[in-house]
Parts: sequence; C-alpha cells; structure tokens
Amino acid sequence: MHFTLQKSKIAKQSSIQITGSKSESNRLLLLQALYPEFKLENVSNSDDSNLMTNALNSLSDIVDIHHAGTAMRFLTAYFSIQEGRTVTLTGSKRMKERPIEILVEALQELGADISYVQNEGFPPIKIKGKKLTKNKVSLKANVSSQYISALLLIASKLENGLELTLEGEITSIPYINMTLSLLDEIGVESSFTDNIIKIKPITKKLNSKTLTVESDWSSASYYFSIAALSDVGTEITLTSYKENSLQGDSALVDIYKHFGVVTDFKDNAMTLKKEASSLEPLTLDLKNAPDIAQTIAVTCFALGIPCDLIGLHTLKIKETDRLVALKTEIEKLGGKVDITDKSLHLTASHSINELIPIATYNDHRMAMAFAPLALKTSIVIEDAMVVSKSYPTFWNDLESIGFIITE
Ligand SMILES: O=C(O)C1=C[C@@H](OP(=O)(O)O)[C@@H](O)[C@H](O)C1
Ligand SMILES: C=C(OP(=O)(O)O)C(=O)O
Repeated sequence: MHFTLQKSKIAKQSSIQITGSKSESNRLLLLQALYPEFKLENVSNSDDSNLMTNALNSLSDIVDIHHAGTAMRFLTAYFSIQEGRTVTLTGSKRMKERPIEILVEALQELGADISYVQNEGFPPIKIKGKKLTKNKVSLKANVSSQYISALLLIASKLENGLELTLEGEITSIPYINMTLSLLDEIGVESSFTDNIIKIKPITKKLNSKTLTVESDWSSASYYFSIAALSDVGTEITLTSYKENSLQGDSALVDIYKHFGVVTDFKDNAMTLKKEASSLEPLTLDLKNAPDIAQTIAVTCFALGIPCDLIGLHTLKIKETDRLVALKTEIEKLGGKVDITDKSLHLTASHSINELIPIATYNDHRMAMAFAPLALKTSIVIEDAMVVSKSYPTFWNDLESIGFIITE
C-alpha cells in the first residue's frame, strides 16, 4: 500500500507515546524464557518483538522469524541450549541473505549441533538443542554485534559460564553494553575488559522483579528529524525516555543539536525543541549507532546540509543494503550521494522533487526516515506498512501531530 503525504505543517506543541525498545524487548523476552521469575512492562509492540514472543512460545519444529534479525541471531543461541528439541529456524527471502556463520561457528565451537538447510553460512538452519559444556570461544566482532549479544544472553545458563574473546574492531558496542546491563539488572554478573567478556553461570533462582523497558530511541529518531525540519519554536514531547539510556541511539540528543534541536528531560519524558541553527556541513562516525544513519542522511538532504557519514560497514547486511537504498532514493528526489561500502557522502542540494514514489525495500527505516520530508514537499512512500517491523503505529502518530496522509 502506497501512502501520499501532502506537504504538511505540524502542531506547535505535540506529544507522542512510543512503546518499548525493540532491542531491549527482544533481549528481555529471551531472558524471561530462560528465567521466568521476572516480569516485563512497556514491551515493544513491533512485529519483531511479537515474532520473538511467538517463537519462544512455539512448540513447532519450524520457526519463521520473517525479517527480524535480532530474533534470528538470539534464537539461534537460545535453541542451541534447548536440550532434546530440534528446530529449523528460517526467515524471509532477505533473512536468507543475512550472514549468520560467525555466530554458528562460535556456537559449534562451544559444542552446539547446528547445520545449514540451504546455503552454507546463511539461514535457514537446523538446530538440535543440547547441553553445551565448553566455555571459551573467540569470534570476529566487526560484522554484527548481534552475534555477540546472542552468546551473552545464553551464557549464564552454560554450566561454566562464558569467556568470549572479541577479534578485530568491535562494531555497535552500545548494543553489547545494553546486553550486559540488562544481564546485570536481572542478577547475572559479567566483566568486559579490553576485548574479553566474561559471564558467570547462574546456579540458583534469580530474585523476581519487574523490569520496565525504556521506549525506543531508534523510533524517536524520526521525531528528531521532524523537529529539525519544523519551524523554530516547535516542541514535540516523547514519553518514557531517560537521559541515561542503555540505547546507543540516544546519541541523537547530541547529534541533533547540529540541526538546532534541543532536548529537555523531565518526569520520564523528553521534549525536543527546534531552535535557530546554521547549515554547517556534518561529519559523523555512526559505527555505534547504525540504525539512525538513514534518519540523519534524510534530515541533511531536507535541510540542504552536506554530510559525510562514516562507520556504516554494517548497513549493507541489514533489512536491505541501506547504503544503496539511500543513494537510489535520495537521487530520485534530486540529491547527489556518493557511497563506499562503509560511508555516505551527501552533497548539499537546494530543492526536492515533488511526489516521487520512494521505494522502501522491505525496510521499515527507509519508510520512516523519508516521511519527515513531507514538511518540505508532498511525497509518496511505497509499501508504507513496512513500518510495522519496529513501529506499527508510526503513520497514526504522524497524523496525530498534523501530517496529512492518504492511501
Ligand atoms: O542488538 C541489537 O538489538 C541490534 C544491533 C545492531 O545490529 P549490528 O550489531 O548488526 O549493527 C542494530 O543495527 C540492530 O537494529 C539491533
Ligand atoms: C537492523 C535492524 O534490525 P534487525 O537487524 O534486528 O533486523 C533495524 O531495526 O534497523
């Protein structure tokens, strides 16, 4: 379904409630399956978190996690330790192109029984759950942090815990720290020094408690972009956010100062306020926050700000090759983009072509990142419902603040 977004103007003051972080939810859902003694509040309503919940509750021997990358990686580790159970873990066409070999090899080294059903190194995989007795493994850390988080999430259930050596430059580190912080919150001890992570095994029942998931910062990024493109004085309040977040995408607060967006935290909410700003070029390394690259590139394009985004080496193995997708769609709209396999350079442009259909490539973040452009010109978003992967109520929320959207 294509959505047309008429050139819109948003309310001077508005408020939005986004549900819990998809990343935190998918970790905590898995941990809850391992340790049923704790409860969760503000769990993400995303497709990916629903798929995670269903997969953890499923008794079927085939589990299909569609486009959900974290679910694919985390469940590979989870099913590896479900003794006596055999599961084939599969996903969408794109998921079958997203590499999983580094994680599979690490689990195999720990003793897991995993085999490839179609192509070596990629889903679908067949996992025969068993007790893993080894506790030391090394893996490449520069491809996806999700492999590392997957191992950490099951580590406290291994009889000797886990000692993980990370080889090479570590990518997306905040996501690894998020995993360790959540483990700490439920009572699992760990250490992370230099490139070695150690997790202690848990032998007794954990203390029961309720954990409240903080709202999703990657979803919040679209409101930072909307604020940046709005009139000076516009305020958007987003609830259930804290200043000291576990989510690396909270770097948005500093990054969007460049675009005149000032963030105030009060009573469990943050208010984004647009102030006057200049059009200085922007250079950013996003290796710690890859999911906000599309949002930032489109903000720059909309404001006519040139930018150099580096540290984007993980983007080509996400829901689509996000570097190619960004270049293709921004250029359709009249921009000029140069990419390598890990960077994007945007040349400042001074106009945006109207009503060009923007392709979304089964990537929720393509649809959401381009939507704020409607504050500058009328746009068309193809397959607009892709947003449900992480933010199912995105379009309703945009309408509630003044966007005019028609099918
Ligand atoms: O662990 C996580 O929850 C995630 C880690 C990141 O992936 P990479 O480590 O592959 O960059 C991020 O892009 C993804 O959306 C969520
Ligand atoms: C990359 C993402 O998700 P995943 O890897 O979990 O599919 C994302 O949400 O931007």
